[in-house]
Amino acid sequence: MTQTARPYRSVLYIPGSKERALEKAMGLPADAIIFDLEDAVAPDEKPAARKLLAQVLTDWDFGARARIVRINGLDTEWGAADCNAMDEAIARGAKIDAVLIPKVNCARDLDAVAALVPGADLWAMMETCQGMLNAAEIAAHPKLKGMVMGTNDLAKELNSRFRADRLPMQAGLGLCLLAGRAHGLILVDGVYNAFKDEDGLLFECEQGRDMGFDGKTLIHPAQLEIANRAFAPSDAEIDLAQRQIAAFDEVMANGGGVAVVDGKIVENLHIVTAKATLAKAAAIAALAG
Ligand SMILES: CC(C)(COP(=O)(O)OP(=O)(O)OC[C@H]1O[C@@H](n2cnc3c(N)ncnc32)[C@H](O)[C@@H]1OP(=O)(O)O)[C@@H](O)C(=O)NCCC(=O)NCCSC(=O)C[C@H](O)C(=O)O
Ligand SMILES: [Mg+2]
Repeated sequence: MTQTARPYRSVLYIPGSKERALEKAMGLPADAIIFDLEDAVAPDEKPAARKLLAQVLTDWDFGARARIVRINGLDTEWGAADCNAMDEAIARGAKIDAVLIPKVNCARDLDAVAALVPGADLWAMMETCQGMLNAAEIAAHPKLKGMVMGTNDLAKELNSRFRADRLPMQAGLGLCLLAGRAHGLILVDGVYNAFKDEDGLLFECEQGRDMGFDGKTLIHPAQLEIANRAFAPSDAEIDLAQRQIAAFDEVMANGGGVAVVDGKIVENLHIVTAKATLAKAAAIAALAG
């Protein structure tokens, strides 16, 4: 599956130290997994978690789910060892789709990890004010394939309050969306901390989807179904896309350039979106098997 065809509706964090949760993940309907060595793992547990992940990613089968490893930053005592362990694991055949770097401030942060794990694609956590202001140069890095919003760290840096409309972080998220889309990256929204609040999660998923994100990072299996539904094309969207394509084809065959469907104009650019909707629906269906 190509990067663009692969859905990223649900991207589940799993602490690299929790073997039971790692086992469970092999049967969960997550489009992608972030195997975390950073904030979800206590300092004392980091060496054991690093070793466990290297083994799990070599020997266990996570099916079609994308496998992303979040390392500790290179400015910590664990970052270089995380990189070396993942580099060795890749050399031994571990399936790692990308290394996710926390608190990326500038493109040089990516160069440093690329030098230590040359065989991996990179993803960046966008969660510092400096990083978001440098989103354009970070997104242009040749090894970067995805950006993940770190809305907890961003709120901490901004000294902002958590609000349902996320107004205080719209500027930062918007900069990342602009930069990421300009460079064809996968863009995944931040986590919703109240993992038992389904209505709140759905609201935030729909907001992120409408802003342009491909999916949402999640912290608990109970959040998967809501994200998978919110970020998938609905039946009505699939039906509209099919009717737009049919109407536009007919107009084109008669020498025209603009169709009208449900009282709205349909031009070539809308057909690009319609085809993307159908391709996404097909990719999701393929994932379901
Ligand atoms: C939030 C949790 C601590 C809750 O854990 P727990 O109390 O164990 O939950 P449950 O008893 O409801 O668990 C039920 C079963 O589900 C499994 N489980 C739980 N969480 C996960 C998971 N994330 N992935 C896979 N499986 C999971 C349990 O093992 C139970 O299984 P079973 O034994 O079969 O019943 C916990 O969910 C958790 O630790 N979540 C992850 C937290 C995390 O990753 N945090 C870091 C990422 S957030 C972040 O850093 C964002 C960013 O950087 C920013 O700045 O915003
Ligand atoms: Mg963070």
